[in-house]
Amino acid sequence: MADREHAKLEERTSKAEKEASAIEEELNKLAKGDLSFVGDERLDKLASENEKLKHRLEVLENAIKAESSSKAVKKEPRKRPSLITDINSVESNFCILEELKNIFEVAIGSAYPDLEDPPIIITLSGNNPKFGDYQCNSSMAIAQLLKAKNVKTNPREVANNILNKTPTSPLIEKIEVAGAGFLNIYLNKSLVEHVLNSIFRFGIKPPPVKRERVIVDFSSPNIAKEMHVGHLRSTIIGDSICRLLEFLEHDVLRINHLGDWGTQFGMLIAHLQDKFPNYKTHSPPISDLQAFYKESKKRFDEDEVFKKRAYACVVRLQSGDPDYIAAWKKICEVSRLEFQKIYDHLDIKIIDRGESFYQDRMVATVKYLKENGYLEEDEGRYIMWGNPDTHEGIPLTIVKSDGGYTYDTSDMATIRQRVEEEKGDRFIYVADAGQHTHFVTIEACAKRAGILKPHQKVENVVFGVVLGEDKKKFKTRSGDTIKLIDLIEEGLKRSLEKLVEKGRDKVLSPEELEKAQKAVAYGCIKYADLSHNRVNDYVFSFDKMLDDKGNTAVYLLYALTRIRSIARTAQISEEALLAEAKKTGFKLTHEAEWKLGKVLLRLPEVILKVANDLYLHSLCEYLYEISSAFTEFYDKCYCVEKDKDGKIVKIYYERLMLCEVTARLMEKCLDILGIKTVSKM
Ligand SMILES: NC(=[NH2+])NCCC[C@H](N)C(=O)O
Repeated sequence: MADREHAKLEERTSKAEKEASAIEEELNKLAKGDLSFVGDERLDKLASENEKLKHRLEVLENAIKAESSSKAVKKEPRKRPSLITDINSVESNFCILEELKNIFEVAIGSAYPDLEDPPIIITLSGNNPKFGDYQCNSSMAIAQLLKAKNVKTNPREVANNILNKTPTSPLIEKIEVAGAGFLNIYLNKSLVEHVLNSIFRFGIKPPPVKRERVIVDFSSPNIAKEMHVGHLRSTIIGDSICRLLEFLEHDVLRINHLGDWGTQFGMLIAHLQDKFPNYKTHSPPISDLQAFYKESKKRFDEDEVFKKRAYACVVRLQSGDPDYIAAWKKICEVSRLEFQKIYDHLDIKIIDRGESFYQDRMVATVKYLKENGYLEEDEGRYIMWGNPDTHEGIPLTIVKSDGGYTYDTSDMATIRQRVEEEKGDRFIYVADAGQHTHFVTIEACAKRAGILKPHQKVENVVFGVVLGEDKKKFKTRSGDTIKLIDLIEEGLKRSLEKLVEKGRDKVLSPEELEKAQKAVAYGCIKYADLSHNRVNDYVFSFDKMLDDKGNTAVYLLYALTRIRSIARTAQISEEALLAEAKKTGFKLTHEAEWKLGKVLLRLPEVILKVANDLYLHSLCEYLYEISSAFTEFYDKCYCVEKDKDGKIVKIYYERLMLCEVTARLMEKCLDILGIKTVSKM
């Protein structure tokens, strides 16, 4: 390639990169604002701004990628997406938003063929029906782009041009140009009815995506130390991310990256040898590992001789001495049993693969990094910079001055294992915000060392800290840290109290009551966590979680049982409804039915969004939106009409079908959130 062209390309790339990072910064700011409640117009606006910025960012990032890979080869024109032409070809997993993006990509592409990667910005229109159902807001951005090319135009003119080129689609009833140049899109009712019918008849299916191998590193408590509320958040968020990706049929590997290989094991083993010399034949009574840890730590800090022995123990352990490995295993077992209790309560499936798993790989990784000149000597240690020229940020400590390895070393070996052996496509780490810099550095170093390819990233799903109701660090009344198991037991107790308070113990059988108690207790803890924007700190309050009004698990579980009971009262079996659906299909006549129907069709778009940004509160908001739309529908539309004596005189089959689809969608969302539903409570 000619030098001049190369320089130009580079200039553009760096400009785009700067723009992208500026946008990313803005996005981060937006993301920190809590958008967790719905309905406020300003928030809607912000959210839609957010969408636009995200889209811009995506476009710019794509441009960077394309530019850096374009070399001298002329870029192939992007393949036009294929659009639906026939309602009957549409299945239950149809994603309206994706189709609209495709439609407008075609429209904008033919209205402005000279614009490279024009922004395709489609958002929901919000609550006012006069703005249509969705809107395309690309005109403003395109007018700007044209202005930069000295083309005189205005957004309204652009909007009209786009409209003229928009292909007809069975998805769209009509499009109107409005205001400054918005394109308001009205959906075609028959298509919505058709998709609802397919969901009803063939079930909920995931929207199609390219299958990826995703490694999700979550929970990851440390052996012999406490599993604390931070680990609880990681467990809940991580499990839900896995469930969502599994629903999309990705190949998900759930990894518990246990802290099972640090210096602390030296002192624990040394202490074990003194206290329980026959640990190899008898299980040592260290059920209270915390206390055991504290004792050994005390000796370690106070007794020089013990300290030396402890260090020697680490060396023996890490070199694989069978006696030391046996002692270490005993200690790990005790911790694991404790962790397992929590996982059993919360129904968490996870594979234990702690730091120790990487011992040999750490040796190999250190060798690789050393031989390829990535390490620098620094006062006896070996460090690695993400960027050796700027020395920005902080370096990783790969080898300590005593020759030992660190958390950094293990994460470098870990990412290498996940790329090379697991052949992962996506690497997700659910860990508190305090570790973010660590993961940023791991990513930079892994890229620098060629372990991660340029398009691969370390996705650190960060979350804020858990606060008590006094907004201070979550502690017991006496000021101790809270044991997770105690927290869960309290949840169970409080949930039962709540059910009894509502007189449910008189209506439900003991088994039903216990099921409801567990669903509510575990559900409320999970939902409270997941329904808040995870980057924010969140206040742990059983009172709030167990409130049956507002956006809580209790409210949603009740709403769901109520919906389920509608069909029960009507005494219409699912088979009878199905037969009816085959005959008549769906008809959305009442305004409230139509509104609910449109909300129900948004699952694919919400799922795809969350799979991308891993913010689960959007899914919770959607769930709450379904239940609000349902309430409005149920207030306004009879499903079953009865006479004065309570005898059923008329059954509205389509409405019962709508109830069924609503219930199934809510169940699916709750399932992804890891929340069990009950048929009665
Ligand atoms: N690959 C990782 N570093 N995963 C996160 C580990 C979390 C760590 N054990 C902690 O308790 O904070």
